Amino acid sequence: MTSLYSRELEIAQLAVQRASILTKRVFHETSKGTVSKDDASPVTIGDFGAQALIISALKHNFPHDEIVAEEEATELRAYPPLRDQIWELVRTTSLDDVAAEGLLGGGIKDADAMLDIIDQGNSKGGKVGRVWTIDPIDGTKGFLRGGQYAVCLALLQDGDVKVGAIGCPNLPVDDAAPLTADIGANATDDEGRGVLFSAVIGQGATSRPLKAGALAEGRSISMKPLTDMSNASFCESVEAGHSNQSESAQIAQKLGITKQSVRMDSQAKYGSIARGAGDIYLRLPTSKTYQEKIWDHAAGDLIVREAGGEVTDIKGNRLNFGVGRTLATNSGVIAAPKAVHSQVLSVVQEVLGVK
Ligand SMILES: Nc1ncnc2c1ncn2[C@@H]1O[C@H](COP(=O)(O)OS(=O)(=O)O)[C@@H](OP(=O)(O)O)[C@H]1O
Ligand SMILES: [Mg+2]
Ligand SMILES: [Mg+2]
Ligand SMILES: [Mg+2]
Repeated sequence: MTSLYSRELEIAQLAVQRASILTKRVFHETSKGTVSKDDASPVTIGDFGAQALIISALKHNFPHDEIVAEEEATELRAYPPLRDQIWELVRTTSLDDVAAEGLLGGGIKDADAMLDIIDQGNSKGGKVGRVWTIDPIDGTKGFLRGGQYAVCLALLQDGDVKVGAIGCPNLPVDDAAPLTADIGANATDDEGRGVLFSAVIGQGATSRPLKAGALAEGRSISMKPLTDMSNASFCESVEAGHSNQSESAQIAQKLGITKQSVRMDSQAKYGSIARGAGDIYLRLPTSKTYQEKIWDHAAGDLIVREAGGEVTDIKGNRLNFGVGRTLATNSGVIAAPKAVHSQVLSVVQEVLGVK
């Protein structure tokens, strides 16, 4: 018997693997082609190329599903050399397993078709029907630094996350490796790095080595039982503009956490706590007006909950993915093992003055 969402899970994981290959090629082979977006955040040829490959795979398999993706092709239409550079990468990136590549529908027809495909990620989202959400490179700043980043994909059905996949090319493949954002001395050598996290609602969370072809064997992951707060490790954003780091330090102190926070870009934070390498992920609002994007959290939210964690905002509400492209009704993120989540939440609320 096939389990619920098994086909969606397989396609999602393979699509993330293929897009991850492209991002690694961008890192190793090109000058990365950084463009600044309206909000001054960077986007690279890797973000556009990865998004094109993922949407192409989704449209081949699930043509009627909606897609909410981070990037759009306007700048590429205005600047053909950039379009051509991305097309060259997209055209020449495939899984090295013929059957797996066939499941994704193979390549894209031409550069113009690629632009149209990128723009198919423009759904408004919402709480009705099947909606995929894509962050082709999460932690673009980490990617540019040679640090952590993630290729993220999730399926929402009527606003609830049902399937999630996160590829982390620079995290240790070993689930038992210590929590660190460092990628070691030799950043050009992928040895020992690259992990693919995934989950399906009600079926638990899994990690497997991130491969260039067929899927590797998965292993079940779960959060570490946290009995002593003084041993807890917590992760937060690298950028002080993405999460308030002075408030998180006060919260850690009040909780009795003695270890320094681990600052790590991207949804690699969710994956790291889900496999028990870390314990707690705090994302504390830095502005009253910023709305978190659904593609920054959907896959991670499910993977952590399926690994035995609880994920809420700072008010204690579950993240609501059914209100559009942003988490407009939420503020910040607190992800922790179920047994200690309420303790963490109450200290967060005390320090932030949340009623
Ligand atoms: N002001 C503000 N507050 C909160 N979040 C913001 C903000 N501005 C941007 N972003 C989003 O942060 C995403 C990266 O989050 P990270 O946790 O990886 O941040 S960090 O790179 O570790 O600093 C990043 O995702 P990517 O653009 O995919 O890298 C953004 O969507
Ligand atoms: Mg971005
Ligand atoms: Mg992101
Ligand atoms: Mg991104």
